Amino acid sequence: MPMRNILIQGAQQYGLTLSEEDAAAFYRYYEFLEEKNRVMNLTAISGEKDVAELHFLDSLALLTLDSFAGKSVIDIGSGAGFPGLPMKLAQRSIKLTLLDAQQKRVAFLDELCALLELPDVACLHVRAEEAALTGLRDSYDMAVSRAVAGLSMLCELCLPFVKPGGLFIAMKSADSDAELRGAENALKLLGGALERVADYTIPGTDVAHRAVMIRKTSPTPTAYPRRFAKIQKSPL
Ligand SMILES: C[S@@+](CC[C@H](N)C(=O)[O-])C[C@H]1O[C@@H](n2cnc3c(N)ncnc32)[C@H](O)[C@@H]1O
Repeated sequence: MPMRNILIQGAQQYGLTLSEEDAAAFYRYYEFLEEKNRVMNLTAISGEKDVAELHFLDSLALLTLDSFAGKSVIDIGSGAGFPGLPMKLAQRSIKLTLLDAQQKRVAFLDELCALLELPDVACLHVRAEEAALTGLRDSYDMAVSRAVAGLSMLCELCLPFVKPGGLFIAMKSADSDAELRGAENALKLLGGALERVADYTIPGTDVAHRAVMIRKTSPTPTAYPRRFAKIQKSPL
């Protein structure tokens, strides 16, 4: 099945509408990803079907969980743009920041956003734990992240960016119950509360994933995030 159909039909299953222009933008994203992936390590997933399902539709699942229209969203450890960039392509009013510690990946994102002529996207080459100590702290309606770290560590890296009252959504596998239990202490210390766990199956596949929705209930104490070595050595 052509990527256009996989995406439009998959989005429909989520209750989302993708236009022909949106589908064309996703295809340009796919072509650029494949081209650059030949010369740099961006993703192990390739081919129209797998990229459409395992990257694009997986990312779009988040749009079904809350209203993102007009919201400021930061994607921590975005890599080749997931999940933030597909969300932006389907919901153009998002004000998006893509942050990653690897310069080559951020250069890829910069080039891609120019190619797709996307307004309101900032691509930042910085470590999350360093950026969280700057003016970016407490400044986003939402943070999102996929495949970056275990939940406890991820909360320390992501929650500081969220405004009190805002939302952090971590994308996890469906069998992450133990990881969730292991993050209870971190949530308490960082000013977060587990709001909802949403399990979903990526349309067209039997891949079950989970979105962990964490509400920021109070400002994260200034002691967090700690230096990365400390975060790794002594998870909360
Ligand atoms: C496995 S990749 C996942 C990329 C993307 N989120 C996805 O799901 O395809 C993890 C990414 O997180 C970035 N990363 C890891 N730790 C980070 C940190 N402390 N600050 C910023 N980026 C980080 C890495 O550079 C890498 O690009």
